[in-house]
Amino acid sequence: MSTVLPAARLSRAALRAAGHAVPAPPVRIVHLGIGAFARSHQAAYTAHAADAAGWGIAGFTGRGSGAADRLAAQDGLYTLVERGPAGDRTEIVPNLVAVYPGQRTDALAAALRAPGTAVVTITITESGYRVRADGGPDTDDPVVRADIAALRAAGAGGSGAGARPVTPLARLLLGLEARRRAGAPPLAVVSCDNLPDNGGLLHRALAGLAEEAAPDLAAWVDGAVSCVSTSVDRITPRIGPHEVGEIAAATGWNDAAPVVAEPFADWTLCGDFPAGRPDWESAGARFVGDIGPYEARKLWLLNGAHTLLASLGSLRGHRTVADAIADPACRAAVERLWDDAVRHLPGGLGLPAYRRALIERFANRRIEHPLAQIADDALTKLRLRVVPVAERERARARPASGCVLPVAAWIAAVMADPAAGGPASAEIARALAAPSPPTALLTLLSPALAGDDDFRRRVEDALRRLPAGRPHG
Ligand SMILES: NC(=O)c1ccc[n+]([C@@H]2O[C@H](COP(=O)([O-])OP(=O)(O)OC[C@H]3O[C@@H](n4cnc5c(N)ncnc54)[C@H](O)[C@@H]3O)[C@@H](O)[C@H]2O)c1
Ligand SMILES: O=P(O)(O)OC[C@@H](O)[C@@H](O)[C@H](O)[C@H](O)CO
Repeated sequence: MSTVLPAARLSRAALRAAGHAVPAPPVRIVHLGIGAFARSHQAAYTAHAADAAGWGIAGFTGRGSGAADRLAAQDGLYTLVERGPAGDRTEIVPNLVAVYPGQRTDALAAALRAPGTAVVTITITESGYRVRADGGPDTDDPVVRADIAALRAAGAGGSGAGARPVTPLARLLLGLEARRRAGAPPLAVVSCDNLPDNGGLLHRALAGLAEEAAPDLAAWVDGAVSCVSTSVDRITPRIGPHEVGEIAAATGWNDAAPVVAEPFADWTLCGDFPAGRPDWESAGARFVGDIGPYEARKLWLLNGAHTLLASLGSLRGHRTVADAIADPACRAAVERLWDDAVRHLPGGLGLPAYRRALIERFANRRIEHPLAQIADDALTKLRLRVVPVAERERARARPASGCVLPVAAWIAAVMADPAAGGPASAEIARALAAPSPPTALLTLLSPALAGDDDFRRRVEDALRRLPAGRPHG
């Protein structure tokens, strides 16, 4: 009879006792929003860089403390499972060396004050930035107003010790103030969220918040913080207890916070790193002078298709991306959206191969990517991923036929389940109460498209042909 041994708890001491080398590099990178993606992507690129031994990461959650508690209990170590269509490849990533809940602004200030800290990376989701459409801080948001007051109080008190901002950018500013006071050198801040011009957006948001709170700091941020833009790509779904148990059984390590990602990874960066950075190129990253084409390719094709599948796939009864892309109607809708999008991308981006690879990535059934996980805040996502394509098509007097169904499916999904509105639920509720909810929702999405009679009529026609039921998920 064989005995099944319980998996050993993951820690640096246990790994060393088992004969594994576990370097703990000095902290030179701070990460805000240490979720699954930061660990499958930026931390993995750092761990695979030729100079990985010089670059440790201190991670902070964006909100809540669960992930920090789980990771701190295992010395920041975690298992990264690369889940390909035919099997798994696992590794334990050693470069995350300290993990804190986001509210530990004292630890954040200490990490940023340290002269060796050279880079801050950020993944706090689209809604974590709390900005208005023009990129400035959303001062209508009471949480943002309270954070501005906390930052002002920190300036008046001199040390910042008593200030308790709650949004990631206000916390970052508090840490940058500590760096300024310590006379530490300039550094780079890298947004790794799926947003167009994420470096520019971050710069506008930080500068705007600093202007409101502390003009001295605003001037310092302007000269000493280099906001780098990036396009990041690696499908990394959130996993549940079942997968956590399976991974422990397969590896023999009891890891409370493993990460599962597809084998594919891509990272394109544009900007300066005044205090240095890891040799990420040696791990496959690329540095470019113009991020625009890479960012549009990724956001319009991959994320645009995900946003389309989240609504159309759910309306058609599918649960995951792989289920939805196997449905010929969803697949055809994705291809039509891409046909429109690629007309507005420059040559030289390998678009036919990129499209073929995306279909294969979406079809990877071993990656369980629930549509419900990618459906949040679809209004913002459509505005950034589908509306720009539709408006460019219409400006060229083209029908934008591939953009009609993504818009109609979102309208149908919101009408079937108003709770799906996410952060924009108040605006969406007002649109749903209007005499013509579809027109009001289209206006919310894009006043220009709503005013385009031909496009609006085709959205209404498509809406009539869609399943009207409550989306699944
Ligand atoms: N998961 C992926 O496949 C993937 C791929 C490419 C890019 N991204 C980008 O990374 C982001 C994070 O992805 P993830 O899978 O790590 O998500 P996640 O849900 O694990 O969250 C990451 C971190 O963001 C924080 N956060 C979430 N919402 C916040 C809010 N409103 N305010 C402050 N903090 C908040 C969380 O506390 C967590 O620390 C995505 O939103 C996207 O922009 C993700
Ligand atoms: O919330 P979103 O739409 O920005 O992201 C959900 C997924 O589309 C996204 O995480 C992709 O898996 C990722 O962008 C792949 O690189």
